[in-house]
Amino acid sequence: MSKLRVAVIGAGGRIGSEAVRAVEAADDMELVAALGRGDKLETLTEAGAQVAVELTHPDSVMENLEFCVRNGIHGVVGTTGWTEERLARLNSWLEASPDTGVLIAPNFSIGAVLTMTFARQAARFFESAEVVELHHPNKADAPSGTATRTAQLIAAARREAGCPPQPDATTTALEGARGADVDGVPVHAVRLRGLLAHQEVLFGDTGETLTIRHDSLHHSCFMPGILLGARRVVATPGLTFGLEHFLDLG
Ligand SMILES: NC(=O)C1=CN([C@@H]2O[C@H](COP(=O)(O)OP(=O)(O)OC[C@H]3O[C@@H](n4cnc5c(N)ncnc54)[C@H](OP(=O)(O)O)[C@@H]3O)[C@@H](O)[C@H]2O)C=CC1
Ligand SMILES: O=C(O)C1=N[C@H](C(=O)O)C[C@H](O)C1
Repeated sequence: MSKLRVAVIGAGGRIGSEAVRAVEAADDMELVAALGRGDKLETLTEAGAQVAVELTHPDSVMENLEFCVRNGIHGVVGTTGWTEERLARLNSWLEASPDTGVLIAPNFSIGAVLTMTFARQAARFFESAEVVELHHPNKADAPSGTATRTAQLIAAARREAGCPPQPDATTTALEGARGADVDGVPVHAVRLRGLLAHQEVLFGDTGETLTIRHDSLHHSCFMPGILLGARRVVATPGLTFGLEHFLDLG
């Protein structure tokens, strides 16, 4: 059986360098290109890449994906910074290239995907919900893509269940003291040397709280999700948002 021809964009980065090693080690894949900043995107077509794993920066991801989709190269995207406007642009490129698939995964680790799933399940049972994400201080953006997605999922589940807005009578003397408001869910971002990627989802109601915590301790935790994404995206045209769509979560 022929091997899947995979390229990594952002190959010199924290997660990109780990992805290069993971693709090289996968029996069913061949690493055909490893691009860093300044490398020509045409390398991807010259190398015959079928899938590009995009792990760069929110400022770079759109140009890279536009090239990939226009050239029929499937995308597995971990880079953050997704807005409705960006997703609409990506969808317009995909409409013009209907056989091409792109997976955007706010988080490739199974623990983080389960955290989002559990948070969505719990959301309608508690009056209050807050998200705290904690990362290394070199992270590109805040709040994290995972925290934003978690808050959006909580808010959507609460809306669907007809829950009222959560109570908060606080008067803030200092802007930012209550975190960022993501669809009515406060999201707090901690940046601390020594950390990698962590998240707590806090739920509260009368007389009880529930805390869901996930810790990524090494970039290796993202690799099974990236490899699964590469295997599945080639047969999944259009946009898939979230690795959970490629997992059987029961
Ligand atoms: N979805 C997930 O599970 C995960 C997502 N991420 C996300 O992935 C992204 C990268 O994170 P991280 O590895 O920590 O960041 P790093 O800064 O360590 O790595 C990014 C790399 O991409 C390079 N780069 C930037 N622009 C381009 C470009 N146009 N073409 C090629 N290479 C480019 C950078 O080069 P230079 O150093 O020269 O700028 C750098 O080597 C972030 O958005 C992060 O949030 C991270 C971990 C998990
Ligand atoms: O930059 C990181 O490190 C991470 N970024 C992603 C995010 O913003 O959610 C995934 C994970 O948290 C690690």
